[in-house]
This record gives sequence, C-alpha cells and structure tokens, in this order.
Amino acid sequence: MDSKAAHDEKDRDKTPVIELVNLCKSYHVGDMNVPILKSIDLKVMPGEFVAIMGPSGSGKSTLMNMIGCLDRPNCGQVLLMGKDVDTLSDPELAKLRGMEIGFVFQNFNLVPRLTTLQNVELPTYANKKIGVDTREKAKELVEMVGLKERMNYKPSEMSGGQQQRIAIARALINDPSLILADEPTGNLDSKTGDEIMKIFSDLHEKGRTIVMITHDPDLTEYADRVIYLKDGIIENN
Ligand SMILES: Nc1ncnc2c1ncn2[C@@H]1O[C@H](COP(=O)(O)OP(=O)(O)OP(=O)(O)O)[C@@H](O)[C@H]1O
Repeated sequence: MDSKAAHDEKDRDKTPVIELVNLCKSYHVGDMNVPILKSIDLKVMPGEFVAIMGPSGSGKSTLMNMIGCLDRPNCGQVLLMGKDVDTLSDPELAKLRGMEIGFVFQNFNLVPRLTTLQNVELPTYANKKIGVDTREKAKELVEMVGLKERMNYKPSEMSGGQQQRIAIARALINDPSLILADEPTGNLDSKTGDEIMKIFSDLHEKGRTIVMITHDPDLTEYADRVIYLKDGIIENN
C-alpha cells in the first residue's frame, strides 16, 4: 500500500472536523447576484493543518466565514464534527461556535480595557465547559504562550506579537476542535510572524486541527496541505 492509500485507510473511520459539500455563496450587489464561492467540496480531518491561499478577492475570508458559521451559504452543506450546521438554531450555532471553534484574526481583536487574563477568559463568559476552572486554564494558556509576566497588562501595553499570542490563548480557552486563523501574521514583522507560526506549529504537533488563510507562500511550509482558491473554486482539490 502506498503512503496515500495508507493515509486514506487510516482516515476512513474518522469524522472530518470540516466537511463542505457543494457549497456556494453569492452576494447581492445592487441588482446583481455575484457568485463568490462556487460548488466547494472540502474535507479537513482531525489533526490536519490546512493553509488556504489565493488572490485577493478570491473568496478566502468568505469561505472562512462559512466554516466558522459567521455567515450561512446559499446552497450546499457545512458539516462541523459531522453536524450539519443548517439544522441548528441560532443559539445552538452560537454554542457550537463558542465551544468548538477558536478564532485568530489578523487584527488580534482583543478588548482594549481588559487585561491579558480577562481577554483570554472572555469566551467563557458566554460558553464554558462544565467543571473547568477557567481562571486556572487562562493562566496556563497565558503561560504557554510565554506571557506569564504580563497577565495584568492591557493590550495597549503590549506589542503586536504579544497581542497575537493572547489571541491564540483566547482561541484555546474552550479547548476547541478547530482553530481558524485569518492572516494571523499579516500585521506582524517577519521575525514576530515566525514566532507566532512556531506556536501554531506546536499546536499542530499536539494534534490540533488548524485552518489558516495566508498570502505568504513561506508559511505554507507549516501546513500539511495547501488549498488554492481562485474565482470561487478550489483549483487543486
Ligand atoms: N458582504 C459582502 N457583500 C458584497 N460583496 C462581498 C461581501 N463580502 C465580500 N464580498 C466580495 O466577495 C469577494 C471575496 O471577498 P473575500 O473577502 O472572501 O476575499 P479574500 O480572498 O479573502 O480577499 P483578501 O485576500 O483581499 O482578503 C470580494 O470581491 C468582495 O468584494
């Protein structure tokens, strides 16, 4: 058996973390219906690190919004951990998003008036796992991203790289099945970007499932698989 066949064999019994079936999304612009994503099929298996690349306007963020249940498709299915998200009510969807997906954005999206620790704990105000001491967990995560000495700092007192580390810790607070990162190093210099990618790489080694949008071809070396989006279709599926 070749290695691809062995890999397929190993994955056969696993439920994909993400399964997109014939997904499409269009936007109304004036009188026109503009198709953005056209018939996308995609599976991401547990533990995979997938990079999404493609020219500006090709639909990468739109795709990410569908996967992250921040927006609904016009047709097709989004299954997360085997669940068809279209069958979920808005509160159920919000819970799935809060518990199963950790988001990391280019602009960090931290709350300015909260401290490091409070920012990391923030998602648990809406959704939390029963029996978890969230304060302790937040401390562990802040330590893991190397900011133990800055637990009580505000975002404005931190560098961009430090803020992104906090955003990564925040994304992990509910121990999600999936980390979605949209240009996580886009606002950072290359050395700081490398440090952030090292954290993603460590998370991947520990078995985390990661989907990351990037414009930077150098970052694809961290991924198991690179998907190229062009004109709303996956070119290399
Ligand atoms: N809410 C919206 N209404 C109308 N058009 C939209 C909307 N959101 C995105 N678009 C359009 O959809 C297309 C794809 O946008 P998207 O942000 O997904 O691309 P992208 O590949 O992430 O681009 P970039 O790399 O520049 O961030 C663009 O032409 C954009 O103008």
